[in-house]
Amino acid sequence: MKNAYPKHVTIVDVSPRDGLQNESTTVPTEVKQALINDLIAAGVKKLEATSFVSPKWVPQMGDNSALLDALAPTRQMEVCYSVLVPNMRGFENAILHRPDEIVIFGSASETFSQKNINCSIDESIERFAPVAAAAKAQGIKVRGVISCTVGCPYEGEIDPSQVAYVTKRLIEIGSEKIGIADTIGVGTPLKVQRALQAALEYADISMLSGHFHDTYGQALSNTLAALQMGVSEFDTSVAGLGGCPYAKGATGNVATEDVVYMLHGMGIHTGIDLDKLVVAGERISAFLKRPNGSNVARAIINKRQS
Ligand SMILES: CC(C)(COP(=O)([O-])OP(=O)([O-])OC[C@H]1O[C@@H](n2cnc3c(N)ncnc32)[C@H](O)[C@@H]1OP(=O)([O-])[O-])[C@@H](O)C(=O)NCCC(=O)NCCSC(=O)C[C@@](C)(O)CC(=O)[O-]
Repeated sequence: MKNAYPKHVTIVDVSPRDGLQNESTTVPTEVKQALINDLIAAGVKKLEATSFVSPKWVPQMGDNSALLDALAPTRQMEVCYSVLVPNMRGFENAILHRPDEIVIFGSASETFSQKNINCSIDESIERFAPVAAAAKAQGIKVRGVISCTVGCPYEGEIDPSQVAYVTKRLIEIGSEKIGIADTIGVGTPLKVQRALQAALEYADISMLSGHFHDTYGQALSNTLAALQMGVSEFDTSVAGLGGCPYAKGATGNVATEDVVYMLHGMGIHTGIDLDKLVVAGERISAFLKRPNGSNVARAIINKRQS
């Protein structure tokens, strides 16, 4: 069979941001710094370091500036350090640290938009527009992520036309990339493909990335379904850490280790050293006193111990 899959996939490890934002006890800045450096040591070239959101809304990200200051002396030129920014206030704080990429995060669900960023979808685009313009004026990349592209914790199923609409608006204001997120992990492969297909009304396939939570154990299947359409960038979280404070019950993203294992098994290059990645996942899981959420990591560790 002819291999139609991409030869290389970019992994965006979102564990320092999406993975930790939901933790109720404060994770010290030096632990986040160690996690990021472990990921980089494993070969991760793109990561979401933190978010410049209101600390009243997401207290865990309140050390955003301190974290980027701590990372500055050892910052790696070839690594893309992304940060989430919801508005100009966040941009003004973020720009002091010159992130490589700004992530503006909208939603395909009106209710989720209100719950997550306290405004409607159209209002969110109005807030993001000056952020995207300011980032581009300073030579910083802009990525848009769309939450709830297949399902919403408040509205249930989401019509793909909503995904097309938000994709269009994000591209109009300057998003160079569009992340298709299954925030609560309810998607199945054909639903995810429909959401991606809707985004393709306005975006080129090279602009799209996948962001799949694993609540129903579908995230790896959804990743494969997106790969089959030619998507070559995925947000993943080491040890499967994470969840969104405004999507109760949703678990973490698909584990980076599981995606890397699958991709390498398919002959797709990631540049990531799986053994070193397992070390990164084990360290943060040990700190959080939580079992490692990656099937692949657990299998590798069990094999070593047997
Ligand atoms: C967007 C806001 C700020 C609106 O929140 P708001 O309360 O409507 O904001 P406001 O403009 O009315 O300001 C209220 C106060 O917040 C301050 N403020 C205002 N903006 C900022 C800022 N950027 N940084 C720091 N402070 C800020 C502002 O200065 C003011 O301070 P006060 O005068 O009361 O002292 C708020 O709703 C918020 O921070 N939401 C973030 C929620 C969040 O981070 N959710 C998780 C990330 S999204 C996600 O996980 C999904 C994703 C991306 O992973 C994909 C997926 O899986 O779906």
